[in-house]
Amino acid sequence: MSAREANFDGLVGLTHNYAGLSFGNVASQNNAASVANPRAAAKQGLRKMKALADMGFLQGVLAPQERPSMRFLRSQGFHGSDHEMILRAAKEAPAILAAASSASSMWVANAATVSPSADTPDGRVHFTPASLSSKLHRAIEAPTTTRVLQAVFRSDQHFAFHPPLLGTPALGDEGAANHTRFCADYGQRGVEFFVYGRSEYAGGPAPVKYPARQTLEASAAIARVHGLAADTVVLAQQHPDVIDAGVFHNDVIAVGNRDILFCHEHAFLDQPGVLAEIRRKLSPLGAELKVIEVPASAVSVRDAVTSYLFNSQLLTRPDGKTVLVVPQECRDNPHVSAYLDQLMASRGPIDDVLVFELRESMRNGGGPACLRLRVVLNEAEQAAVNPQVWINDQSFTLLDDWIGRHYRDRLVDSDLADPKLLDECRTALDELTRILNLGSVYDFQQAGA
Ligand SMILES: N=C(N)NCCC[C@H](NC(=O)CCC(=O)O)C(=O)O
Repeated sequence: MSAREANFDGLVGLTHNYAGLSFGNVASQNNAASVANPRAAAKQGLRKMKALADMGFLQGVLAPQERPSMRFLRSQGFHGSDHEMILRAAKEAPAILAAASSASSMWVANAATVSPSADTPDGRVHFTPASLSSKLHRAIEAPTTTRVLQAVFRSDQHFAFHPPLLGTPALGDEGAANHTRFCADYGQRGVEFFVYGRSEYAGGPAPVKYPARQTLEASAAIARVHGLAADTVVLAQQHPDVIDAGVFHNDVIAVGNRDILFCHEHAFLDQPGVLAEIRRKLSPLGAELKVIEVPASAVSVRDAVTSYLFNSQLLTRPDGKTVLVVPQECRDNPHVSAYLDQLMASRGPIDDVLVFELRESMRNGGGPACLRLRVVLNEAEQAAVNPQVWINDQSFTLLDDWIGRHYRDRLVDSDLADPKLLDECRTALDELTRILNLGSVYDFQQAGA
């Protein structure tokens, strides 16, 4: 059946700030305590969504989470009214309040792993929300992520949801940021490519400086849970040295789409073996893998990490051409910019480069690919998606106006102690659930909360 890839972008939440919460994510650490502009952040993301929708891509939006999370603060022993809890947390445990307040759910590449119906035995699209257990501020996302995704992908006939893996180090799972699918055509069976940073039980090399956030055991479990056939699954280890250089997810060093893999030459531990296995498994499905391997002599791993060249979206336009969606930082870096010019001049499988200003998200380590969750959908599945979440002229105008009315244009860490921020967040999100017709997905909207 004919199918298309839809991209669902996370809307930046009202508490977007720089709290330095992600050890191993160089941008998050370097920009800790900078001044954030949540309104600009949300508008930058929304403009990307609108521009891609205008070009004919299937583009949806996913709602942000309620922050600060009162459920989480309560679990940490704070009690009293919501305002009292925030004030006490600010005084006694500011790091816990920062974790409770992070807008990190915007990076929906980490929301879940998604297997299209063409790959699964029951012919449904399978979702496993990520446990994100390696970072406290992200480990609290999964319950609301599940509700938000289920409010978008509503049909049991077409969509299957699995619970997140257990939140324990052996099963570290970061979702689609470490998952790529290769295929001849979206509607045909594909090869699902899972990249992990270390193994809990198999031994082998592991990074020494920064954490490996995804394990082999987690990737293998998701492939089993989704019922994927072994001859269409490739499990590959990320190079531990690049994790230590700040590549905390595979989507910071590689991106794939259909039969194309665009990656750095040092992305994987056994790169020739990994590429050979993808080729071998993809070939019987009717596609020959095209690899664009960027040498360190053209773009160093350091330049890749600061520019986010590989955190790009590789998209197939309705006319069949392939475009690479990169952040402005790629044009600001002379080596990367020169590489992109050379890539265009080479007339290879990538036909065009689109540049977007996403500076607010980038400063927390989130580029174009972090902000989107890819979901391949056939026509019946597209029709089963909650229609309000598609980006078009009307939804763009509503969301742009909603951001303008509710978001602050400046946020620093001391603002997290302001209980009014919670009220602003709730008022805005309550309205958003009506705009997107999500129902009561937030704790504060549930009876008895
Ligand atoms: N590569 C992908 N797919 N996602 C990027 C996620 C960035 C996110 N940053 C943060 O969570 C920073 C929050 C702070 O420091 O305030 C993270 O490290 O999990």
